[in-house]
Amino acid sequence: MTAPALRARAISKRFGPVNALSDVDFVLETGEVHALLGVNGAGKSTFIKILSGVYRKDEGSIEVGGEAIDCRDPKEAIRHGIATVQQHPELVADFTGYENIFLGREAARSGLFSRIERTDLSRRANALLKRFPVDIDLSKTVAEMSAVEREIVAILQALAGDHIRVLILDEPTSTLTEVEKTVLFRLIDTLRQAGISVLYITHRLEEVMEIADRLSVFRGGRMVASMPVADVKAKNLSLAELMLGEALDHVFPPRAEPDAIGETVLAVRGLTAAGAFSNIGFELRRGEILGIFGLVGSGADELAKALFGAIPVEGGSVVLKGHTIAPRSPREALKAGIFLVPGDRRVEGLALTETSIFNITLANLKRASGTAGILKRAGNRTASGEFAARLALSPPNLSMPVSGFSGGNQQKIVVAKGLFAEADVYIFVEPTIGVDIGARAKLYGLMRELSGTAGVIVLSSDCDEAHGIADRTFALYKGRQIAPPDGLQTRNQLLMAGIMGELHRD
Ligand SMILES: Nc1ncnc2c1ncn2[C@@H]1O[C@H](COP(=O)(O)OP(=O)(O)OP(=O)(O)O)[C@@H](O)[C@H]1O
Repeated sequence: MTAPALRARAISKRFGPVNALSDVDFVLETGEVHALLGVNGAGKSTFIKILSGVYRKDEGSIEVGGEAIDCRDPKEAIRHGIATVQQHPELVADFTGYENIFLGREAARSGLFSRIERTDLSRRANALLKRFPVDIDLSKTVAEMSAVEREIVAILQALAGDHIRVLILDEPTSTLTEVEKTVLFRLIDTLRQAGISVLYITHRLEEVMEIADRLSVFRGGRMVASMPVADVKAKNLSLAELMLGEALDHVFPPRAEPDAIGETVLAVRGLTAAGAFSNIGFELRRGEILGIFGLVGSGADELAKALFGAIPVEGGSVVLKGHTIAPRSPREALKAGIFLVPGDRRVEGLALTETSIFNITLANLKRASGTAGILKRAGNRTASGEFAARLALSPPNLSMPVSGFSGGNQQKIVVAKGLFAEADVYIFVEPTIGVDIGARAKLYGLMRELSGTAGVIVLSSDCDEAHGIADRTFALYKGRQIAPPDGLQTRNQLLMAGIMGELHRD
């Protein structure tokens, strides 16, 4: 019998008091696509970081093609044929796809490559594309590329060493649209056929069924299941239940009862921001959740920012609780009672080196401060502790810097920050990227709770999310609002509106 592409035995890893991984056994066969699943903090990232040489394991052994390895850094892992594409690959925006693939980040940044090297690039790229055919124009700069093109460049960069046999992808689809995802899956299929083993982390359970051959589930740092995807289908198993260790009754909370809907809190008329969106109008009432479905580039992100005063508008009006406001800055918007939970927590949402308490209370300094402006530490600890418990923050350690939390738990902290703000209008942008299904159900429940005293807007490029959480919906398509007069539509109508820009009736 031939040895598997990769085998890990009894891997353990601790971070201080946290057992991030305990006694993990794992097998990755040659040419298989293997999905790693688990709730936030289950240990998936730690495991792939050990395989790729970022972290050292405390115990256990790893073999590649039957040969024991012990990598001290990522370069050594690459030498043994294990390459990793991070969730947010660092590419050089001003350089072409070719340059990014072959020159390495440092060389590309310094621009130190000769004409001969440049000519050589296309020859080598063509050889690479012959091995792994994919439709992409590598002469474009990364800045000109779409999200999926950037992902493809990062994958080709990882595969540029000829001997790579294991490719690790960390949530490769989290920022891709449905159409882009299909393009990526085609490339993954090509890799599988070329005998490359692909190990990838995802929170999108439906795509596991679509692309993976096998899946493994982490729970609390242990590997609790590993099986062919065909078995999940044949036995009708629930992946959510495997991950959570308990049944999940529903992901989305019930819709609002008609008598729970109150007065209009926000009225938007003819809102226009050049190049982003035009003539947007809607009313948001207390007690309801408005879902806005928009793909990347639809203007949804800009609309959220404009309502929050983070980007200027050219025309239209925003009326909050009967008063016309024109928030020119997030500070003004916050003061008026609008709170934004941004999509990209790394850039906009969190002070990563600060503790989670600091981050949660940041949004409402008035509430967090005593009369003399001194932070009420004990009170804040209690209130933010309560939110952390409601969101099942893991570990529930409020004094830990945010950077020590797993990605999904960082997202929960952003939301807890919003909950502390006591606003009249909450705007959530892509609220559950990287968040596991159990925590997602909790977040949706909290949004519904928030709508008890406020109006809530959820902007998402995931049609199921925008439709599932909302009482009313509309789509944004290339900056235009695509909305039926009554705001009621089925999931498929919303999908067509957001993807094609057309209104359909079933
Ligand atoms: N550098 C670190 N320092 C301290 N604790 C850490 C560190 N990295 C991970 N942990 C802890 O180890 C556990 C496993 O985290 P890990 O990032 O592997 O989870 P994950 O399954 O990848 O989660 P997510 O889906 O949210 O990314 C968590 O409790 C996390 O807080």
